[in-house]
Amino acid sequence: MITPVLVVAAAIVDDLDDPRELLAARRAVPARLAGRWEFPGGKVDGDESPEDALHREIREELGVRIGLGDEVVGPDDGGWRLSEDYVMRIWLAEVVEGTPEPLVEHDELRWLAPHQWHDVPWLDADVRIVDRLASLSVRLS
Ligand SMILES: Nc1nc2c([nH]c(=O)n2[C@H]2C[C@H](O)[C@@H](COP(=O)(O)OP(=O)(O)OP(=O)(O)O)O2)c(=O)[nH]1
Repeated sequence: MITPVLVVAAAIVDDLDDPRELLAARRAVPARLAGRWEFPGGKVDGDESPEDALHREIREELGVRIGLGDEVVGPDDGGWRLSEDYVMRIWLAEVVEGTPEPLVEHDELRWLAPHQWHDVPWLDADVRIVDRLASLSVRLS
């Protein structure tokens, strides 16, 4: 079996202590993913730790610095299987410096208000992660 490539992503909320709004990013590329919404992030390079890769990806994609909260542990050996080729690890996060902008592979960002976290067409594999986040946020609030 081929080992899936590790993708890391951030579930950026307005406030880690009281998460209400969730940042979603709309993909502009590639064409088969364009128009669908996702968590900002990307692939881990060979020599990086997952956390370093996540800080790099968020700086490149959104132009901000983030602070990480807890990892949102998934059902697939702790991660979230996206497809045959990819598995994703995702952390809660908040912006600590800058204002997020869609700089590279996104064409729109949206802060989703409470109860609207499902209101954009997420990439298929992300829907169950949004479900998990919504249930966590209900428990936290
Ligand atoms: N970043 C990210 N990728 C996701 C999510 N959900 C999901 O299925 N994917 C898929 C889309 C891609 O096929 C794959 C790899 O992510 P990516 O294209 O963002 O990785 P990257 O930025 O390093 O890409 P590149 O520089 O090599 O073009 O993971 C998600 O929420 N965030």
